[in-house]
Amino acid sequence: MAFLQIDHVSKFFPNPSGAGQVCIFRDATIKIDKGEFVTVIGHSGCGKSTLLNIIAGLETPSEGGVILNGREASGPGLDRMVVFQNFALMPWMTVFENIALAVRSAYPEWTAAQVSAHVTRYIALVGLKGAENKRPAALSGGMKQRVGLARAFSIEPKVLLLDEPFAQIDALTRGVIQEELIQMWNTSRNTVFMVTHDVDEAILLSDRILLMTNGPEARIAEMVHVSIARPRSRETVIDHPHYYKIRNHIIHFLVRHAKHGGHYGTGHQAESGDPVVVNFDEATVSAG
Ligand SMILES: Nc1ncnc2c1ncn2[C@@H]1O[C@H](COP(=O)(O)OP(=O)(O)OP(=O)(O)O)[C@@H](O)[C@H]1O
Repeated sequence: MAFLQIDHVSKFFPNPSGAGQVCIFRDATIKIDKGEFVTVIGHSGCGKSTLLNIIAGLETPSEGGVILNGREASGPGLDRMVVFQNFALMPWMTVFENIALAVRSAYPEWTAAQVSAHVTRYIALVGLKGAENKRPAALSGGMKQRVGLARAFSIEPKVLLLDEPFAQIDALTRGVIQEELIQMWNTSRNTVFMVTHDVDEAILLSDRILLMTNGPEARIAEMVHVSIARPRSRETVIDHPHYYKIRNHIIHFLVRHAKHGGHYGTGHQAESGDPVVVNFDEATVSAG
């Protein structure tokens, strides 16, 4: 059994017109192995954040369920930690205190010295040494998100859920923090599920990229394997022979759906609704 299984999950919300319900996405089924980094891309409104919130236990699925390590995961828990794009830091607490609060709740049996050593290690990993005693108001967006990432990684959750964590950060800083994220992930090998709109970011970070059709009634139509060896950096990724193939494939998918809306028009999708597997390494495109 997969470490994290999203099992035939559909989500309906009340129709804004007041008449009945609208299906946001249908029958999302994904199996994620321990330590995998999986990203989801799709046009605005297809339900990416809703799916992430269902995994986090912040939303309930209308149909189907989420199984983590053999158990149904319903409701939030410290085994699944979310990093939001708006940082969600405690404004009255310092950098150190924001991270220490999370560490203390995850490891209540630890001494103050253990908590302090752990927090200090993660502050160093995200390059915030020297900023320990600053409050969020005194930090740039990039620094705030470094705190958010350090806080999430420091509690070593079973699953890290990243909802467009770099959306509010300028492009240059984003590149630096993406590389810090890679370093933390290389050390921890957490299982990560990330929502992004940034194709290059997805290729740099992911083992697999899920492509969603447009909502309503969105589907996970394709699962693209990123067949680029790790460790990766931005330089090695763009020089890799598969990089442009993967990038073009994803961009063509997104352009097709921008033009034609929610219906998946290539004829590839399997009868069962399973996503099409796209793997340039083996030069295969197959359903299942
Ligand atoms: N609590 C809610 N009640 C009603 N409708 C909702 C609720 N949350 C989300 N929706 C609707 O569900 C759809 C999917 O929203 P969601 O935020 O998951 O999309 P998304 O793909 O993450 O979009 P974006 O890329 O713009 O962040 C949208 O049409 C949104 O308006």
